[in-house]
Amino acid sequence: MRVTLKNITLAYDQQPPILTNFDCQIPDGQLTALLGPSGSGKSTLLNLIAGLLTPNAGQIIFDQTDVTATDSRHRNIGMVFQDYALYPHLTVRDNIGFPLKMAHVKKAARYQRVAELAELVQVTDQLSKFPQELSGGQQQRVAIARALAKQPNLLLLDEPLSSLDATLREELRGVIRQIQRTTGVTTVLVTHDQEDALQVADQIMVLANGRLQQVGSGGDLYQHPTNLTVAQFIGRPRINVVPLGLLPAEFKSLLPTTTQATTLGIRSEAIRLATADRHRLTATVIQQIQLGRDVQTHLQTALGPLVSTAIPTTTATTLAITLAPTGCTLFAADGHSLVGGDRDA
Ligand SMILES: Nc1ncnc2c1ncn2[C@@H]1O[C@H](COP(=O)(O)OP(=O)(O)OP(=O)(O)O)[C@@H](O)[C@H]1O
Repeated sequence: MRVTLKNITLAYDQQPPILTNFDCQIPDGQLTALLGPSGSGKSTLLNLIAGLLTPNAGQIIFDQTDVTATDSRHRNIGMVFQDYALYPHLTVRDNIGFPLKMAHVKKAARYQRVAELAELVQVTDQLSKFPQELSGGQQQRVAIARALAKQPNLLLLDEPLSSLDATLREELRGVIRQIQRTTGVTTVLVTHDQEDALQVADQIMVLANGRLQQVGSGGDLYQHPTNLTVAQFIGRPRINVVPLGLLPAEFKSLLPTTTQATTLGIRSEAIRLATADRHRLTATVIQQIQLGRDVQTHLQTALGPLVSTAIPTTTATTLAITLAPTGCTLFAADGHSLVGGDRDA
């Protein structure tokens, strides 16, 4: 099911609006991640889609049907929150089957469906247990199965991975991806963690300051950020940002000519050891940090502090570095991105 938000304005009580004239479209049958910093309005948006909040203005449309005034219970949505919210006195079997019981589905049919869902989320061997006997990741699987029990047209996941440790988080990302692929249910995942979004989503919507900053694949957002906000939010380590005025003239010749540019964004992998006589910049090595496979090198330069992930481990205290234009993006004073470089130094 396709979800369209048209011209939505939402304010809490008498406060300034969180969303103003907000438009977006969530494509049918895909997994869309709503990614943004804390307070950017992600949960607000999800609650509007779920019908838990009513907009002050605008329309919410499911396929061709305007559901703005439709009660949440009649929107055929499955929802999962950060805190599993399972019923502690019910077994896993009865938790998953609870929505079906409420819908007066007969026991045999109910247990059949529970068995299918348990298999889908891989908790078949846990059906007789109570929630407190499960790990956080298992509880979240049960919550997802319960949300899918009534075959919703839309699955809304609000930070479902936030309470999990790194290993379980990684595991559940895979489960969510696989469930969505298997069922084909249109899914919206709210997260503030780009790793979640990058690993799980078909498309990512970046929300910041109540605005949809950019919609695209992880690759699009990383390589072609629409503005500095997206460029700084996507990618670890953060993109290096330097005033263009500090860049030596010979480097400027490597970049596209534009008079509007005021700021240069340089991805960490674009800061490399210089091998040629030209396009060299002296850098003092502040520290090198081994992060698994990668080495992060913190440098001090005439451009200011820079972080590189393309410099091998070294004992040198001073290096000659260069910039690969492919990892550089120019930004205008208002933050919008201009063209990126396309030639290597
Ligand atoms: N019930 C409420 N009453 C008043 N203001 C609220 C309410 N809920 C959220 N807000 C405000 O709306 C803004 C957006 O909140 P929202 O929870 O949608 O953001 P978020 O991106 O989901 O953040 P987080 O990742 O921290 O959950 C915040 O400034 C928040 O303080």
